[in-house]
Amino acid sequence: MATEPPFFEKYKAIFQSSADEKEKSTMVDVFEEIELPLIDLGHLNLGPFERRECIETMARAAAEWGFFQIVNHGIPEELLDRLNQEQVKVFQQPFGKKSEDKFLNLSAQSYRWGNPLATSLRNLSWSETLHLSLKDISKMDEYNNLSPRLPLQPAAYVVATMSLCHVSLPMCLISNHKTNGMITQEPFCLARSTIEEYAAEANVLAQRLAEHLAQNLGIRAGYFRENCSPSSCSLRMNRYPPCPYSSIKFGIVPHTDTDFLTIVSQDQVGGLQLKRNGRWVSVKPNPKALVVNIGDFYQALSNGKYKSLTHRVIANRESERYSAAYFYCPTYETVIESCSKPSLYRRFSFKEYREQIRKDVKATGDKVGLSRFLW
Ligand SMILES: C=C1C[C@]23C[C@@]1(O)CC[C@H]2[C@@]12CC[C@H](O)[C@@](C)(C(=O)O1)[C@H]2[C@@H]3C(=O)O
Ligand SMILES: O=C(O)CCC(=O)C(=O)O
Ligand SMILES: [Fe+2]
Repeated sequence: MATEPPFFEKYKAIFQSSADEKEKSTMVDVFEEIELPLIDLGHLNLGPFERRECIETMARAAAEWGFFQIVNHGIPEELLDRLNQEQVKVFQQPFGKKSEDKFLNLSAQSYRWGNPLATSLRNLSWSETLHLSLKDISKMDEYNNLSPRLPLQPAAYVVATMSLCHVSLPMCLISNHKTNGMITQEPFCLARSTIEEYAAEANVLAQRLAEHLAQNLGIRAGYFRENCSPSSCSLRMNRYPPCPYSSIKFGIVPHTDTDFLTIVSQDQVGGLQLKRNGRWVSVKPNPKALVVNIGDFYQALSNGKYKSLTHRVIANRESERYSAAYFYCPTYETVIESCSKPSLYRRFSFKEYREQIRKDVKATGDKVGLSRFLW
């Protein structure tokens, strides 16, 4: 079996379990491919008519689709490329490193392979993630200042050289590279600043989008600024390795997002699917655009007008896929209350919601979500 992903004994048991035979046989792998509504945010600056039309189109997409894609969003393409490069570097590290306590000085559980609470193929995610809060990002070890870069050499030679030179070894994570059949090692240099820069830009964009979407709902100006800040949000970097097991369906299991809205940058590989009008459809990837989706809190706040759609990522046999999701969340104490009456949902705080998810995932392997908070 492949050395990657780490094939935990537990996963093996799930995989081989005969109780899953029924689930294996229900695998359907032909899906209609759709293009998400495309919103050009450049129109916001053209004039009052174009601006109003752009906001209305966005609100319609949030209500009818729960998902849309945006271009001219203000996040430089060059920054998105750098983020992707950092992400690739992080995930290239050996599993042993990534799963160490204090990997990059992060809090426990920031790095995860799959979902440790999976109980069956139905809730097993074939992906690895690095989930970062802003606090995590600011404390992250930065391996930026290592110089000079070591020349490519046979591994033993590099290790010997490094122990002789004055590079601070504990600061240095080593990754393996195969070059012309020769295993070499080089320092892993992480540019924390790129991740910080991206999180800051994504936060500005998320707030703008949330405010535009609030305009026709009577939500007071300042609502998002007062309740959300970069430190209440998080960035989740996902890597979906090729999956050699045809009975494993999901790169990430079906779920709705626990936030107001999510901004996702994804590569050209594809695999994201949404459940639209009861049917799963595949989203045509557009690496030039960012995907935006409404989360549970905006569905509750808008009293059901905007839709937090169930979505998933399908495991891919051949290709590896990367994505990065920025979750625009309020502080834990924020109470979410519908903007109109009669409200579909009872008032709840983010803290209450999170605790309910934790309980449900522990008990059943699944997040139940908003339906728990219906009146
Ligand atoms: C196993 C799970 C973790 C998760 C809830 C779930 O049942 C399925 C999806 C996961 C996800 C993805 C988006 C958000 O990061 C998240 C907080 C959510 O609402 O659904 C996570 C959940 C989690 O990590 O607890
Ligand atoms: O990878 C994607 O396209 C989506 C990821 C996602 O849904 C998530 O991280 O919550
Ligand atoms: Fe999601």
